[in-house]
Amino acid sequence: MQQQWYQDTAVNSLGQNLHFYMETIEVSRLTGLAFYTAGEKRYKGERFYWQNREKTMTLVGLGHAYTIQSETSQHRFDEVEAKWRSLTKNGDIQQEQPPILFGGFTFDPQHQIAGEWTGFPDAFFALATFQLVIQQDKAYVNLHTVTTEPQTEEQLQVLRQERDTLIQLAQETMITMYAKPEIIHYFEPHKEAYLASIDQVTALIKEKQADKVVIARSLALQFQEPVSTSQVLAQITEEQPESYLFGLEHQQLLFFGASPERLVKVQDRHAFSSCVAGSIKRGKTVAEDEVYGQRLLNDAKNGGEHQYVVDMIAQTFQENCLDVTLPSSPTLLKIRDIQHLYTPVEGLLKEGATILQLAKSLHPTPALGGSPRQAALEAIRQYEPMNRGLYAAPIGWVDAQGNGEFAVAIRSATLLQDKAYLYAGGGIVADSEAQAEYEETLVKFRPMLRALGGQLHD
Ligand SMILES: C=C(O[C@@H]1C=C(C(=O)O)C=C[C@H]1O)C(=O)O
Ligand SMILES: [Mg+2]
Repeated sequence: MQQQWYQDTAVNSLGQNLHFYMETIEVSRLTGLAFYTAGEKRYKGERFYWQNREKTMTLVGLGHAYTIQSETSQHRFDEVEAKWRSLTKNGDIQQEQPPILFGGFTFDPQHQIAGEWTGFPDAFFALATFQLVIQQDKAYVNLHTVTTEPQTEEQLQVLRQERDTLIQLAQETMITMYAKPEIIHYFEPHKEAYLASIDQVTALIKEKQADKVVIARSLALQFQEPVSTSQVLAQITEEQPESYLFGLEHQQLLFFGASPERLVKVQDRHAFSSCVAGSIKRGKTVAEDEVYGQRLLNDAKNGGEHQYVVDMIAQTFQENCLDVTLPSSPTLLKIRDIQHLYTPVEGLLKEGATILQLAKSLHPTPALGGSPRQAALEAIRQYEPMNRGLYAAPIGWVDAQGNGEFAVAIRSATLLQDKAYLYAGGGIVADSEAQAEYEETLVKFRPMLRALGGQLHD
């Protein structure tokens, strides 16, 4: 086993000295889910799980060595970035397995409707005590501590033992698929308000108060018994191989999902984003699927929804990047239940640009907010009868060297013991129709509903 360590001090917002210690070992035969599950007893409520779309990176965190929560919702992206840079010496930790900060920003800090998100911070990020990274068939576990007093050798020894126990437990764990949770009650809160809001928003768009507004709704489930968070993550891992997979625990809550949409990725100063907007269902046969795909590519209403996103992301990349590349027309992004119009965008970060600054400028794109941004956000606050929390918001990671990736947290749900809330929305433009939008949300609920033991018929 390879050992690497690093230690240094930083100063926190209270002016206290922080001692940062980390070490890395390489391990064998581990899956992300088994490691996550090994933390069930001691770290429940303080875990996270992530896999990128390509499944070339798995990241799991157990326990909180350090958390960053926003204190000023207006400057939350800057605040998270400043605290992380201060802890990691402005990206100067040249470790092969750098410490990683994982978490998310809520969709809209001004959204205050009470519900499952009450008490959740506008930004919530954690550096795990035990961080597993699986990349290129190799698995590494980092141990991190951030403390006001330096760790003694005895304290570190205790943590090393704890780490080795978790690894051993994970290596012995087989994730078995239990029966899916039993749903005893299924309801669509505010269904009428949602349908009415589509008409209100299209009217507002016809009056030229906005061009596009994304309106979402939720679906609530009540289960017979509390549902295991490992189990739902195992389900989405099994069922949604073409998506980003994520799970973030915060106290009793697990926010999880399988999203096809990248907000931003940075690797060695190369930046990537994707425009994903405009939707149609999958066909039952290859031929039918192609007919739907062609219909989507040629549909003016969906093309309009998509173009607002392309224009805005392209402009943000022009401002922050050099050598921006952008295809001239969308292709199809096909995932299990749905197909979307898709345009990837790339560029090279300009001096001073960072992943968190790019995330700050991009969020919310017109794929989840609308266009123009402020008018759309006001319409959402006025017409949408729920608090989005992390739904439709940036979720992901940044490391100590400025690399990272954020997905847009759609196709997502909150699990709160024996209850779940699923979220889905759609881009409303002048010619949107309430019933068609309602049906589009039913298709978008499917991945989370299936993972939670429910089914919808078409
Ligand atoms: C709002 C959602 O998805 C977004 C809206 C889309 C649309 O309206 O066509 C397509 C992809 C996403 O950008 C969602 O899944 O909840
Ligand atoms: Mg749509």
